[in-house]
Amino acid sequence: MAETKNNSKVKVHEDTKLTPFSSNSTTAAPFTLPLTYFDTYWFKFPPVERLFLYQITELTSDSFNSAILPKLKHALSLTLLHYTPLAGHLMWPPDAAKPAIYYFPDDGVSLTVAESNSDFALLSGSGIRDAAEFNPLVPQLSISDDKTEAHRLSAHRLSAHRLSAHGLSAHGSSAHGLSAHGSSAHRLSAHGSSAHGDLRSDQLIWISASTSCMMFIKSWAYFSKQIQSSDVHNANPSLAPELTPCFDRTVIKDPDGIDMVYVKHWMDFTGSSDTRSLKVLATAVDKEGSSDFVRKTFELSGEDIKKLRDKVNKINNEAGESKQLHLSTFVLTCAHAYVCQIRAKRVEANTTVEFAVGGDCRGRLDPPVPTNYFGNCIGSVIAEAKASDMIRDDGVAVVAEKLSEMIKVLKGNGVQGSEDKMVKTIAMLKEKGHVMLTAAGSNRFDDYGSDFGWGRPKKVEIVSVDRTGAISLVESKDGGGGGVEIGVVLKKQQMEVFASLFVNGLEDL
Ligand SMILES: CC(C)(COP(=O)(O)OP(=O)(O)OC[C@H]1O[C@@H](n2cnc3c(N)ncnc32)[C@H](O)[C@@H]1OP(=O)(O)O)[C@@H](O)C(=O)NCCC(=O)NCCSC(=O)CC(=O)O
Repeated sequence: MAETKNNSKVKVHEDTKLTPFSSNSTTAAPFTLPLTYFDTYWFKFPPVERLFLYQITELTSDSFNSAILPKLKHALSLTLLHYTPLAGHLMWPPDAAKPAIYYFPDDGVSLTVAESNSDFALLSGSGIRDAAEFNPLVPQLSISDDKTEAHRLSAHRLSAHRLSAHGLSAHGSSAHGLSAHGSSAHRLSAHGSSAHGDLRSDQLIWISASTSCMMFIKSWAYFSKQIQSSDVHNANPSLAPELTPCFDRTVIKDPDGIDMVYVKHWMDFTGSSDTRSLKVLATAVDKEGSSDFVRKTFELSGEDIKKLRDKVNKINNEAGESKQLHLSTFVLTCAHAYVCQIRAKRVEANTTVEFAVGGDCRGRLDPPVPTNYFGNCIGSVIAEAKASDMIRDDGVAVVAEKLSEMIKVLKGNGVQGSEDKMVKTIAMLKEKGHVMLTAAGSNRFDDYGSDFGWGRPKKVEIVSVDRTGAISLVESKDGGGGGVEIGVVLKKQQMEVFASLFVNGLEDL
């Protein structure tokens, strides 16, 4: 039984490898999947880690072990049959110019089944929690200089209360270098029976550490739901067409060899000793630790978004600004949260603040890439503003205009790969003490729609923002209402200021 510094205990029951399902004992043939310029742009960045928490009624340890877990594993095997590259490894052989995904027969995804006494109610809430509370549940990819797991998963049984004998959690996964960087428009939410003291049901927690994997998670959920509700353990159902991934790398056109331009820039950046290392970049938090950081979830309702839109329009009208702005939910949410971040962190007025917006390029490339393309296909645009402009009374309008312009670039030719883009990215990474504002996830992924047969998750958390400093975006649990959940990690005192600014900024309209 391993104990964390937060006194959460994790007992690993099983560490197993799941291979793609085969009904006739044959394995998929070996193959290599090349990286595109989108992959070679992103492969050094830390993976995005998602955590899905489920509350399951009438679950016992026996029913988990005898029914749920075998079906979950079978569903995973079935999913891997369609997502075979995730069972492979990202490798950079000495004779290869760039890394690639390699799959060999018997490759599989690691699944750790464990029990944890982490407090389910605490983790699935929205209040202030130590950021480190989530660490024991996040599976760590095995990453060496020349070989990296493509994916890792684990399942934990959790307590309803820290002292409860019950609880179940399943966590884990990491797609490295291959991830689909979020699919176009899926997401989900739900809350379990009760968050009060007499919780009797057990919970399943699921962590997904991946930049991509909403499409993969949805596929796993799709099979799991079918299998959980049937007695046919060996059923081999087909996958819904919209979830069936396309791995055809030729759809990403790269006549100028931008893939290798990016690789060369990364090699120059990482220095002489480990130019070909697959290890991801360490963030400031990786280096300094996250012990004094806390996490909290904020929410903007559809009504709040409308108020923010009216506020920005009013400011612009009063300033005689006639520009047509793109005041979407995404823009207004980020603008409001970024202003609160800069103020809460007391960023000095003369600091240059950088913004990065990532956009799904599949529908924006010419010719467009299929919507079921699985792999990185995120283009990013970087812009900057002075902190002094952001902390003005009209700061939210300043940031909204900035983001609006960036999205217009993204919708124009900003989706194409270019050396200039990489040069800017590297320059930004080299800059000391810079402030970078960005958002992980999306308010259009329907994360809360991931139903494995136990209903919608009680909570979805993008855990990795504790390392990157990004805010996280997830569509609100109730769906439909146009609301957004915003995950924020800050030092405790900064969080208190952020919380007050967040609320006051809405009231002050
Ligand atoms: C560039 C963007 C962020 C810009 O978003 P915006 O919302 O501002 O702009 P948009 O053109 O997409 O949408 C504008 C309006 O169109 C409508 N609209 C768009 N998409 C819709 C959908 N799926 N369902 C319903 N309405 C939709 C809405 O009315 C919306 O306004 P309104 O919202 O007001 O109703 C986005 O287009 C995009 O590419 N999103 C995907 C970003 C992404 O992949 N992020 C992941 C980063 S990687 C990462 O973090 C890893 C991971 O997640 O695993």
